[in-house]
Amino acid sequence: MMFSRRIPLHRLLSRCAVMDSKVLREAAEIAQLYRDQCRFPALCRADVGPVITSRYGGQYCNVYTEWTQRDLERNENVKFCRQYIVFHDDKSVVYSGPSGNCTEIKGELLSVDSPSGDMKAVLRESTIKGEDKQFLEIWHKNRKLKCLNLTTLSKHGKVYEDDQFGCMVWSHSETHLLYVAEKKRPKTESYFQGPETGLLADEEETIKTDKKEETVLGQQFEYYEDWGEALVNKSSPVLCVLDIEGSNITVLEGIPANISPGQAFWAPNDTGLVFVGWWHEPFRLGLKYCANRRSSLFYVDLASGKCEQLSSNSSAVCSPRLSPDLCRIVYMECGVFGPHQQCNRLCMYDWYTKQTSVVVDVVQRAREDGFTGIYSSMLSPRCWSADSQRVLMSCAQRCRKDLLVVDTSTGEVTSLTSQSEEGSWNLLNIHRDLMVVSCSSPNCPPDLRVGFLPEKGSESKMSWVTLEETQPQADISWQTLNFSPPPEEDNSQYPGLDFNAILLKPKEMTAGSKLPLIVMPHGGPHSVLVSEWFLSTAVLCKMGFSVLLVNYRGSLGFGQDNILSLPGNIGTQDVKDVQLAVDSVLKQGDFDKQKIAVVGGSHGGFLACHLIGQYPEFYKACVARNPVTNLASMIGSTDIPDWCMVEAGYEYNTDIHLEPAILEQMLNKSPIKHVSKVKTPVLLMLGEDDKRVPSKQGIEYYRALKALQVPVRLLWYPGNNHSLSKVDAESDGFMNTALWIIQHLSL
Ligand SMILES: CC(=O)N[C@@H](C)C(=O)N[C@@H](C)C(=O)O
Repeated sequence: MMFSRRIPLHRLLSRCAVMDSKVLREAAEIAQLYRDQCRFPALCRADVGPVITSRYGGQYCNVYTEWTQRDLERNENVKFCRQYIVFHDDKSVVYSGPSGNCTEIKGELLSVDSPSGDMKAVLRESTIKGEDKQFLEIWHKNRKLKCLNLTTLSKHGKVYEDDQFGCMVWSHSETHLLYVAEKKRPKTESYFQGPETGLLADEEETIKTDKKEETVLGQQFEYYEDWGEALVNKSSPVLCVLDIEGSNITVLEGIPANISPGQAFWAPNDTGLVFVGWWHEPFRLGLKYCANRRSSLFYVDLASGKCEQLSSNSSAVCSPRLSPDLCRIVYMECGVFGPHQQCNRLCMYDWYTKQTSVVVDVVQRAREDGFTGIYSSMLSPRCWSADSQRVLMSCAQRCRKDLLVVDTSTGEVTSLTSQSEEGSWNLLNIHRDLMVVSCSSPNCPPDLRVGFLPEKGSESKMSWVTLEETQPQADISWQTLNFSPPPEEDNSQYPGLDFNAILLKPKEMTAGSKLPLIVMPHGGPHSVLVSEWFLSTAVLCKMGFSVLLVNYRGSLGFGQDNILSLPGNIGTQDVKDVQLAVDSVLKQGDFDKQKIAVVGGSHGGFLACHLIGQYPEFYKACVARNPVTNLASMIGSTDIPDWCMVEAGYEYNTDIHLEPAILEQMLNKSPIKHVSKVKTPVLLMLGEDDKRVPSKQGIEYYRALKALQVPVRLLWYPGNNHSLSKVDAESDGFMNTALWIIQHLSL
């Protein structure tokens, strides 16, 4: 007999039904769910056009939006635009609606309307006879006024289209266009395979004279440093100005040779250019996710060619934004080296008095009103109120992204959204006090809204008009949980810090059933998971999993002390915080303690590997994407060696000499140190082109697990970098994660 006689069969079956949670297991059904959820697009840009007054005195403007969406069939992220018309009076939206349907955008790398809205500039990439070419187009009314083949003109290398350096900006006069491109490199040939080979002496002479200036010999294999992860082949940016009338491109001179310029714009009256300059001597380090690179604000005068430094010599700056009255520039500033992302200072430079002031300083601990400091990595393209008095930004405040208004004369910070029930808010743009924002939460994909910035003092009266509704996912519930470490886990240097986590659960739970739990600590480690829409967590939750997103101490959004508490303590403080969050959640009683998995990427992968090493019986499945597994071996190969030093508890200098004791400490803080205790089956996902956490980190761990005969599988994604975000890699990664967890949690 198969079943014990003491429990009747019908009772046993019904008990199994009660104990078993319902998790979707069929690959085809999971893929269908993923496909369905992929249909929610994300907003990536919004522009507000000039205000037009109609014949009848009504005012309206056009809101242009760009969205991205995964197209699984075409295996690409598609970008499309949609426009809306917004009728308004001085302070409220009267009527709004879409004007037309969505249009897919192909080949556009950058585009920008002129300030008056009369013209548009587009940087387009097109493949002609198998070769990639870049074109700069100027559009006016219903026609393309100009099209310059930048590749053939060969004044510079490829134009930068990234967030770090890239920009395309009209002059105030609308006669010139400014952008950033790679510096032109000399044409080079081998000493042996040039056109001279096999020619008669006099023919050779002719060719040599013709080509003397253009071609250098023996430099084909020259190494050009780049700016690391996601900025490969970006080495020496130059500022370029197109004179639209004359179709003439000038590559600006006068910028110090040890500085790489980017994020540029026109100074008041078009007298020159303001830009962020990053020091690149003695060598370049990775910039992505690293706001702590020495940089300053500069001004280059177009008439004299003189370059002036406008901000501190020993800080890191980003996102300079000129006020509408063209008098002041706000920008964010933080320390050099140290944690890769920190609490920012909001600074302001007065163009006429040349005075700099700190509008909002670094916040060490949350203030009484709850403000925890500024953590935005980038300000929106426009961020000033119409009267040039207030600055707006979206910013993590603990695990929620709020819209904050900063009064530049008093430094007072007010939240426009802290009273709302919803999740997180993103400021896309603001023009003449009309804000374009997007709101989402773990159970609600992003929507699109507009609203006028209320008068100072009336911020609580903020009202929004939705331009694009979304579809809330009623089957997902979520909550925020706060944790205070017990005394023995308090940080003696930074005592009394707390942290939090976001818990997602399927709303419909069968009575008495226990949920499987997936624990997800974020990467960085100085980053934060806010209460916004994530495709993967939503799908996992819809499948029947509960998901715990942990913002351990060291995360952004909780004050600078919280960030500073982690370097030197990685592998212990962060690991214990995650485990504390998991243990606390398990006390709720809704979860099956035998069905817990851990998933993480990068530093989140570091934590996943640590957790399975330090709590060997606890986690039944582990998925690690590009994990840091050994800091001592990573330091020589990553684009951010400073990260390895700082997180291991040391100061970084570019001329640092590694001592055995430093390497020992790095090893001791690494997951590889605990690998011999691992029992949990591990799925590794590695990007072949990862410059941040090179794939050898994962391979080192893979070999160790293989030798220990711990079940391990490695997925290798060619053409992918640290983010593993190409559509096929991301979707394959999701499916394999889900199936690995289902298999090893015996669901
Ligand atoms: C600064 C940085 O990139 N650190 C990595 C080790 C990391 O964890 N990256 C995070 C931001 C990621 O999620 O990729």
